[in-house]
This record gives sequence, structure tokens and C-alpha cells, in this order.
Amino acid sequence: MSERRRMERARRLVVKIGSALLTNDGKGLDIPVLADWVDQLVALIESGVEVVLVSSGSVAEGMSRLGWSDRPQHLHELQAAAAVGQMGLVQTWEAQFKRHGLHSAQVLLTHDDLSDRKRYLNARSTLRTLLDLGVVPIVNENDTVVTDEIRFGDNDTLGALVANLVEADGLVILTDQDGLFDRDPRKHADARLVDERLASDPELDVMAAGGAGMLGRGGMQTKVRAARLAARSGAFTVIVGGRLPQVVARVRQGELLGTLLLPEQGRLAARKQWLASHLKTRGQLVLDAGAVRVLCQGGRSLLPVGVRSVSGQFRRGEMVSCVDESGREVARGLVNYDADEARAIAGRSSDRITEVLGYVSDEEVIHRDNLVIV
Ligand SMILES: Nc1ncnc2c1ncn2[C@@H]1O[C@H](COP(=O)(O)OP(=O)(O)O)[C@@H](O)[C@H]1O
Ligand SMILES: N[C@@H](CCC(=O)OP(=O)(O)O)C(=O)O
Repeated sequence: MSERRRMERARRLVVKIGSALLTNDGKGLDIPVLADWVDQLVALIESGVEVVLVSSGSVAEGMSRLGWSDRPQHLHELQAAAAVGQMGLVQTWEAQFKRHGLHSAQVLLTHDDLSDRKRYLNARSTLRTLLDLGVVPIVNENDTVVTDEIRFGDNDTLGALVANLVEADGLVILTDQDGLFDRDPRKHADARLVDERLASDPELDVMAAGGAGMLGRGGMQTKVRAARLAARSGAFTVIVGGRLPQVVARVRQGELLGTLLLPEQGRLAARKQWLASHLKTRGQLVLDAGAVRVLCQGGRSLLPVGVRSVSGQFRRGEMVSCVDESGREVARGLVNYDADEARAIAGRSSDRITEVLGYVSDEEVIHRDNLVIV
């Protein structure tokens, strides 16, 4: 079976649209083109796919609104332009999705938000909730608060991290070229389009070495790097020309457009490997026999009712070890509550969490996606 069928089977996608595409040669947002993408994305959503949109363009739109023809050098000027342009960007997306009766939501993220476990989990639950509500999240970097050292800088990286965050099946990067070529097509007329590769293929670095266009930041290098990051959670990446007619539907139907970059392992296997290898455990949950049984059957979350006792001091988002009553480790996972909260809700049914804590952040102590059976 062709690997292109991954796109047909996808249920959750992150679609990233770069600055080079969104603006009309630096003359502000290209509204008819944005409207056309929204029509395409809505058709995708109506076919049952959850879509997170990562949209660049705030700096480019801000420059146009402020009448600046050259990209500023100073970070504070870029930040000011981004703040001005973000207004136009979200207003335009919102107005276009509204034509179809859909709500959109602005989500601005920084590097720090995704490296801090607690904020990572909060961003993840907000995005998931928006998707559950049928709202289209529109993500960009929170340029106002970042400095050079902690900038994503390019939204390809942000797109990949969001794909990891929401456990997307794939990342679709729409850009101003038809895909990744074996050399920069703007400099070499005989450059050939790459159809399909493993994201880890080292040859890709040589092909992508050409740099970015006038408005974009990273060129193909950051797209290749993004594909590798996305592959860490088992997601594929498609890099494709955003102005090809009906590009979203055609890629979805498995047409050989653009470049497909593949992960080496499946989504769940990748995540579980990451969970198993990356974090130290900070505490222990002793489970009753019923909870041990359902967890070992696989595919189930750990509910507070199955927890007998809690030891250690941990915070929401940290890794804990789950043991049976004889002390044998049965699973590990990222916990949804701080240690004191977990102690307070241990042994109780999920519908009593609000009564005990005064609020409920999650029904599960550990969600099945964040749980590895050992
Ligand atoms: N091997 C390559 N294949 C395709 N494009 C390349 C390659 N090497 C460099 N590029 C450049 O990358 C640019 C796209 O990246 P960029 O300008 O950052 O756009 P975006 O805003 O969509 O992220 C292209 O216009 C092209 O000039
Ligand atoms: N966050 C900023 C910069 C992002 C950026 O330029 O990314 P990209 O065009 O995808 O390479 C913006 O929206 O303009």
C-alpha cells in the first residue's frame, strides 16, 4: 500500500501556512487566497479530520500595515510588527471560518510553554478541548514575550511541536514551492522534486541547504528539521505548494503532490518510547488489583478510584511509577494531579473530584496516551 494513504487515514492534522504564502508579495494578506484555504480546510474538517492551523504572517502583515518595506533588524521592532499584524491575521481567519459557521481560537505559544511540563499539559488540554468543541485553533508564536534565545523563530518548528503536542497523525506544511527539491529551485532550473523519503535521511540536509525566501524564515532546512521532530511522535510530514489548486483535498486523496517525509516508527510506539526513555519518576501510586488488571489489558486510563495510596512529591505533568500491592511496577505515566491532590482523590470515583478538590482538571489520574505498561 502506498505511504500516501496515510493522509487518507489521518484523523488529526496540523496544517502550517508560511509567511511566503500568506502575503501578497509583501503587500498585506492575500485575502482571496486565505478564503480559498479556509474552504479547503472546512471540507477537510467536514470529512471528519480535526485540524489545527499554524499560521505565520504576523510580522509580514504588521510590516505592511506600518508601511515598512524592509524587514526590521531589531527584535523589538519585529515584535511590534508582529503585534500589529497578528490582529489582521486572526481577524481574517476568524471572518473566513465564520462564513462556514465555525469558530476559531487564537493560541499564542512560546518555547518555554512547551518545555515546561505543566504548561505543556495545559496547552495540550486547551487544544484538545478546542478540537472537541469543533473550534479551529490558530497557532502562532507569542512574539511579544520572546527573546532571541527562546524564539522558535520559524513556524515550521512550532508546527512540529504542536503536532507532537496534539498527537497529530501528520503535519502538512504549505509553502511557496511545490515541495522539497533536490536543490533550491529558485537558483537551479533543473532541480527535481523529491517524492518520498524517511525524515531521518541525511541527504535531505544537503538538498535543503539553500536558505529561505524574502518573507519566510527558515527555508527548507527548518521544514526538514520539523519533519524529524514530528516523526518523534510518529507523525508524517507533507511539504507541498500551497497555491496548487485544491491542494488540501488532492493531498488528502493520496495524489502524488509535494514531498512526503516519513517517521521510522508508528505514532503510539514513538510516544511510548519517548515516555519510557525520557523522564525520571518522581513518585509512586499503589494500585488495587482491579486497576492493575484493566491497565495490563491495555488501552485504558488510570482513574482515581483504582489508586490505593500515593507516595513522593510530584507535580502535575511529572512521571510516576504505578505499582501493584506487592510493590511490583506495572506501568509508568505522566500524572494529571500534584501529589497532594492525588492523595486527596485516591480511591474516589471521578465524579467526586470537584467535591474534594473544588475543581476538576481531568477525570483520569493518568490518561492512557501518557501511560506505558512495563
Ligand atoms: N531544496 C529546496 N527545495 C525547495 N525550496 C528550497 C530548497 N532550498 C531552499 N529553498 C527555499 O525555501 C523557500 C521556502 O521557505 P520559506 O521562505 O521559509 O517559506 P515559508 O514562509 O513557507 O516557511 C523557497 O522559496 C526556496 O527558495
Ligand atoms: N511568528 C512570526 C514569524 C514566523 C515565520 O516567519 O515563519 P515562516 O514564514 O513559517 O518561516 C510571524 O507570524 O510572522
